[in-house]
Amino acid sequence: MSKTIHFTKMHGAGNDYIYVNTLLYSIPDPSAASIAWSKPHTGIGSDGLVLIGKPKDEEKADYAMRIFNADGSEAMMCGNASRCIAKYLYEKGITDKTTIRLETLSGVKILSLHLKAGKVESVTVDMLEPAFDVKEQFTGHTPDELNSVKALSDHVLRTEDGKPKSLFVSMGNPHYVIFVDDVQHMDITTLGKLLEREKAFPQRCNIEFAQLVGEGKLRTRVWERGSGITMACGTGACATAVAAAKLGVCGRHAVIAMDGGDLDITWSPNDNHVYMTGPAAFAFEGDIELPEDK
Ligand SMILES: N[C@@H](CCC[C@H](N)C(=O)O)C(=O)O
Repeated sequence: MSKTIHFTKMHGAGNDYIYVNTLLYSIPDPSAASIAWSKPHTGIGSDGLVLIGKPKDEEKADYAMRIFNADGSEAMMCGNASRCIAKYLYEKGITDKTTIRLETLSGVKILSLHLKAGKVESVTVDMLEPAFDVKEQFTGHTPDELNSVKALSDHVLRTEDGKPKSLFVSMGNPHYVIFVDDVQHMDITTLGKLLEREKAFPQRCNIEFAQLVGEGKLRTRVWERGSGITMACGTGACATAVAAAKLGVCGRHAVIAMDGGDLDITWSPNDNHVYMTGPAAFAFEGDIELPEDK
């Protein structure tokens, strides 16, 4: 296969990734490609790399997604990328389905496309169930590591009256959501950097800082594992809405207002699944060489 790769740059609420159709172009070392191409000056510039491909289980899924952060680490799930993949597949004429089953490292996610004048205006993703059980999520770690994750997930941060104001939530990938009084003026770079690598998180962690700004509306800023500050995080928005419902900050439906736009999240009481609805957009396309082998 060619060493020149055709890519599409897309974003979901400003969370931007480079998308490659691996049915046409193979990427032998996606981690190296993500590091090289995500760089703003010498690469394309992005929050990471997303590969669209064939699912391992073709009975259960139509397509598969792999997602690499800008530092080359592979993640189990990406909410914003799953919506972009729906738009990519439909608007490039690869599928005419308006319900797509997407295989990810954290299960098959159902994408429901909402069309307007033949274009994908928004997408709802069934993000499956959130998880809170530390043992379930951190296999292969020492009891000490598990205890320290447990301590943090047991709400180390508390308000003055002792109520918890932070929660560890897994949406297929790990999130630590902290409710704050003034999210706009916080130094989320310093805190995010520290918390991402806090020893309580053996797999590192995505960190969300959230503030209730209206009924069912949470202004949220994100420090993503492996990419730093991003304009939005789909799994992070889901984790924030779930944490807010669990801690009584708001009900089971919330609008998460991120730097790059709003995501609408419902944590269904019927099936315990989290449903995320939001936009997806094309930015530009191009061709790039694979990075040299080191
Ligand atoms: N931006 C994404 C999440 C990408 C992966 C994350 N940084 C991780 O390492 O888990 C989203 O929209 O969910």
